[in-house]
Amino acid sequence: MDGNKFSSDQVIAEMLEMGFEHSSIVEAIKVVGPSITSVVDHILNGASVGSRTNCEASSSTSTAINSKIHANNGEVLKKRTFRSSGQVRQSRILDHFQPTNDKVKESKKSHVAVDAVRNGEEHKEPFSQVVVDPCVMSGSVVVDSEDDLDIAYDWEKKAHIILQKHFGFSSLKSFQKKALNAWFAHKDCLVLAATGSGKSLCFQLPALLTGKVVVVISPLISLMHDQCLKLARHGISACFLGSGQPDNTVEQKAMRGMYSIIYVCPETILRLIIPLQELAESRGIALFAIDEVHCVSKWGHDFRPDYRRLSMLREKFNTSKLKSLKFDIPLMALTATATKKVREDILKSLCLSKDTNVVLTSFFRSNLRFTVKHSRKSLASYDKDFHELIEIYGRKQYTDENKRDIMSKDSDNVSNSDTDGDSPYDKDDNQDDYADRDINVADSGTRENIRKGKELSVEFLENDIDDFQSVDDWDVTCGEFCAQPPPNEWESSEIIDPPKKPGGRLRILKEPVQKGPTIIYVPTRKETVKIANYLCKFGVKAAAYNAGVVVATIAFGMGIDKPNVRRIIHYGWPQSLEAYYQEAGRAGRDGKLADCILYTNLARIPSLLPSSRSEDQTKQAYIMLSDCFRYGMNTSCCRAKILVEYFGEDFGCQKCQLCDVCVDGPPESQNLKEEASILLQTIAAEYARSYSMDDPYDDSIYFDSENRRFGERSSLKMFVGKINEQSPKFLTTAILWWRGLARILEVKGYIREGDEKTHVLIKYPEPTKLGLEFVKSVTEQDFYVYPEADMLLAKETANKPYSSFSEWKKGWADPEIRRQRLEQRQIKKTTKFRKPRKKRKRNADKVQPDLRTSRELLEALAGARATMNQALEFAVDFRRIQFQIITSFPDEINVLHLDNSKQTPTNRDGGLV
Ligand SMILES: Nc1ncnc2c1ncn2[C@@H]1O[C@H](COP(=O)(O)OP(=O)(O)OP(=O)(O)O)[C@@H](O)[C@H]1O
Ligand SMILES: [Mg+2]
Repeated sequence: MDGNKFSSDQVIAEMLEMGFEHSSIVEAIKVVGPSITSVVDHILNGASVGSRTNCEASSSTSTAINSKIHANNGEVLKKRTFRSSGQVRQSRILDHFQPTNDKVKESKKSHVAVDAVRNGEEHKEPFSQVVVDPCVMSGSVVVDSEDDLDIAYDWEKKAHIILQKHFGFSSLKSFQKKALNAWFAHKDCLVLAATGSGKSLCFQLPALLTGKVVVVISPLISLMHDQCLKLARHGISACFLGSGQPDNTVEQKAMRGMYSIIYVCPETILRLIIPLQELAESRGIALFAIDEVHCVSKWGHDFRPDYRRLSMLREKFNTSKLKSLKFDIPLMALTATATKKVREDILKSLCLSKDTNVVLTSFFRSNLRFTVKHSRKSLASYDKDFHELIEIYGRKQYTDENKRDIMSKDSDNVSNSDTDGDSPYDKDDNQDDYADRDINVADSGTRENIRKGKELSVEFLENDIDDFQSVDDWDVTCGEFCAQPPPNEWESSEIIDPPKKPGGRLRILKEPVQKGPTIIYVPTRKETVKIANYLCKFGVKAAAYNAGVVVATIAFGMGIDKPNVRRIIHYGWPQSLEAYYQEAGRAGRDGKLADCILYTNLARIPSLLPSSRSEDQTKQAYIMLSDCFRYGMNTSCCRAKILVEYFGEDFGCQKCQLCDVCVDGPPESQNLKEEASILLQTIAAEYARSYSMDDPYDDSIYFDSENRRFGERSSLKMFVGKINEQSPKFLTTAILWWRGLARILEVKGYIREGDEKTHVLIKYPEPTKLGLEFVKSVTEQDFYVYPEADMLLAKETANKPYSSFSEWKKGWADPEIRRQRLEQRQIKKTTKFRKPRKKRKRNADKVQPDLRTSRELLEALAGARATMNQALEFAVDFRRIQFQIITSFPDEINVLHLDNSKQTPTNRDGGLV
């Protein structure tokens, strides 16, 4: 909008807002009329300027003005204009911090950095005189002269003033000081600090300290939007660029230096190298900040290939490329989630200089309470899992009566859509974690849910993975973020201090968190709608971003700084601990207690979300998933300790005193000498057999990889099958339990994966030297361990009448259990009217009923989409195959037929199974 269209009053209001003095504006209007452009021009070039603050102004209503208004307490503004070419030699960072002069000190009056940019034609180079606050701040800066010492001293003073004025903070955190010191010394810097610790300030302050532009590379539009909005509220002009930017004038304005901070996605910055070089030589670029820099690394989570190309920044913005520079423009890379390997990769991939400062702080978040809970993750388990949320957020009219009503309708829906009547197994157990999540649209209630869901977020309904590789994922409508005067009063947040001594935290161990927003992370967009609909039914405002509960995919969250999120719920396995900690880091940023709960099916091995990965990346992805799986299975170690040590921090013998493990304590340790020994012996014997060894404990052969006979590996499942055959004692011990034991043996170094492929869980165990030594000496020593979550679950469900598919499956091995079950089934069949059961398409249609030989059965299994490996595993003997068919493919019971009189399953030809 052109300034000429304003009335005098509007121009006065607008310019007061921009920081000009009333008298100067009125005077200028008298001369040039009510046009913002002309008035600013007149004041800056022809008349005295006064301003009340160091407010940075940017106005969408003024086409060519985004000036930093410079205060000199009524004194005439000292201006430095550009050379006519529009090019000046870029100043050093130190040039912005003139040594404190006594006169200024005495006057104790405010003199703030000045620069004004008009249309890119003229540029007022920053000028600063900083008022010295008598209080001395600590902190050391690398300086090379006495003058510089003063200057170093001054930057902290100035930072202090800006910090209070714009952000309302009383001091810089020590890691922020270190990062700023590095920048101040023109050094590259890698900042590794916990989520919510305040990394953004490290790159925002340089813009305010120098009056130059800071360019921030950020991976998500939602994040850029969030930060720009915040900066505008703090009185700092900022914009974001990229395909999500709806206003196509913003990019041009940004390249002319009209915003102090430019957020840009990596894809866009690579396109803007030349205009940015021009900007570096005109207004100046103080810093390139690469936020969420873990995206650079293939070994981290959220890898973004274009982040790797950011090495170009070092190449294009150095003194040899840009002659006006005295120093290379410093790079500052920041993240909260980088392992050692990722850090090394970042340093290398971005070509950060050799003397890069690495600023590392603790990853520990003392107010986050981590918990892992078992959930079947089916519609039927929502009630249990979301009970607390519904209690807190549900509307009052949802009385218990209503609730029961809804639940019974829901359970009808569930039984109609999710399970097969009274089938003893839960379909959920037979699904792939991420693949099979369809809502049965035939059911009217569910159809209604879907309809509502579409209203909520029609575009998110595809059942694909929201991997936010595209910057178009977010519809952000606000393009320009104009500086607004910082608020006068700042809410003081109650920060919980890290525990000085463990007892100090006992108070909050079991305390419920306060009411506040909740984010539920699920893997697919479709699930977001499904859960949001479920919660809405109970009067919980869910789904919309301003609602109490947000159900989101992982695209929501990285870096988002919402202070009062009280609960982060992960509903399903995260893909890595990095991702988990990053997402959990959205909670409790105000320092108050917050819950981070992971609900997941502990009986299931997580799978990787589909994504294009190289072989190496797939391997790495499995390693990360496996670490995450182990975090969930852990029952004895403080969860915060596992998380921070994952990032290479030594937590010593500290404990968070908040997580479920610290609060509930570990389970009773058990002497699993016998079980460990039998498993190891079975594995060792099998290996001896496959290597045709006389002595299974002759370990020389095991470690000769040349001699390894591929293709003859036995899986853990097969070993457990063998144990079941040999020791009836273990017949009722589920594979789930043995999986847990195998994991413990692997951690202890007794077994290792024999497959070249990486698996989440050891799949083809091989004994190690240590394992063989253990078997030899097991009679003498005990083997006390804490059973892990899956082992506890297996034991817990062992006493229940086949509550899960795996339990049901397990029970069939026992002739007595089998007899009882068949009897029960027969009674049910005769006493209860049942709707005809829908055949599950998956396998049933493909298996012929009259198969008799193992060969045919194998083919049928392969045809029935069982993998060939599965089929081969079953091929131990015919009897076993048939048994496996019953247990693994329950709907294929028609392969067999039942001899009712004997209550024993038989082959069609009457032979006993
Ligand atoms: N010096 C400070 N004193 C007090 N509070 C601060 C200070 N610096 C930053 N903060 C506060 O810390 C909060 C988190 O800041 P920020 O978003 O920069 O975190 P972050 O480290 O980038 O987190 P993430 O890794 O999740 O992106 C902000 O709300 C900010 O107000
Ligand atoms: Mg951040």
